[in-house]
Amino acid sequence: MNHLDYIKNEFIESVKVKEAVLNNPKILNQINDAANLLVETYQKGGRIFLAGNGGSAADAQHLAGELVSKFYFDRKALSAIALTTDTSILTAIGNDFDYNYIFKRQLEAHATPHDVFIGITTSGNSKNIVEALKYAKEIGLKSVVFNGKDGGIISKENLGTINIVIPSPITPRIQESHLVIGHTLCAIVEKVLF
Ligand SMILES: O=C(CO)[C@@H](O)[C@H](O)[C@H](O)[C@H](O)COP(=O)(O)O
Ligand SMILES: [Zn+2]
Repeated sequence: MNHLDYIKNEFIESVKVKEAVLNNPKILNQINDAANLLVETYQKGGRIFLAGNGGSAADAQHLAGELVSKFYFDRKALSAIALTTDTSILTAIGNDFDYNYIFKRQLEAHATPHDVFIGITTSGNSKNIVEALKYAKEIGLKSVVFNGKDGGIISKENLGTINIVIPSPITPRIQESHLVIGHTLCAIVEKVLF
C-alpha cells in the first residue's frame, strides 16, 4: 500500500499548527514569559515540577530529562521532577485517595512557592492537572500550562499563571507544538544560565 499522501498530509497539518503559533504574538509572548519565569526560578534556587497524562506524561519526563541531564551542551544539572514516574506513589494515591489527586498530593509533599509547576494537557480538562493547578494557586506556586483545544476548565477557571493554548482541536497536533515549546524553553534556560 502507498501511504505517501496520508504521510504528507500529517506533516502539512503539523506544520500548519506550528505556523499558527508562530503567527500568534500572544502565544509567543507567553512562551517568552514562561522562559523568563523558569530562568528566574532557577536563579533563585527553585525547582520545576512537571505532569501530564498519556503522551503528555511522556513529554513531562522528556523535558525533565533535558533539564536534569543536558540539552544542547554540558553544564550543571538543573532540578526538574516529573510527577509521572513513581508507580508506587501513583498507585498509592490513586488507590487510597483518588486518581484526580495523583499530582496534587505530590506537590503537597515537595513543592514550595519558590518552584514552578508545568502542567501539560491538550484539553485543559484532565482532573489531576486541574487539581494540581488549584493547589498551586492556593499556595502561591506559579504554573505554566501547555494547553490546547478551547483551553477547557483550566482556561475557564483561569487556573494557570501562564496558560498557553495551542490553536488546534487535534490532540497529537497540540502535543507536537507542546514539544517545540518545551524544547525552546529548555534551550533558553540553558543559554541564559550557562
Ligand atoms: O498521546 C496521546 C494522544 O496523542 C494520548 O495518550 C493522550 O495523551 C491521552 O489520551 C491523555 O489522557 C489526554 O489527556 P489530556 O491531553 O486531555 O490532558
Ligand atoms: Zn500521542
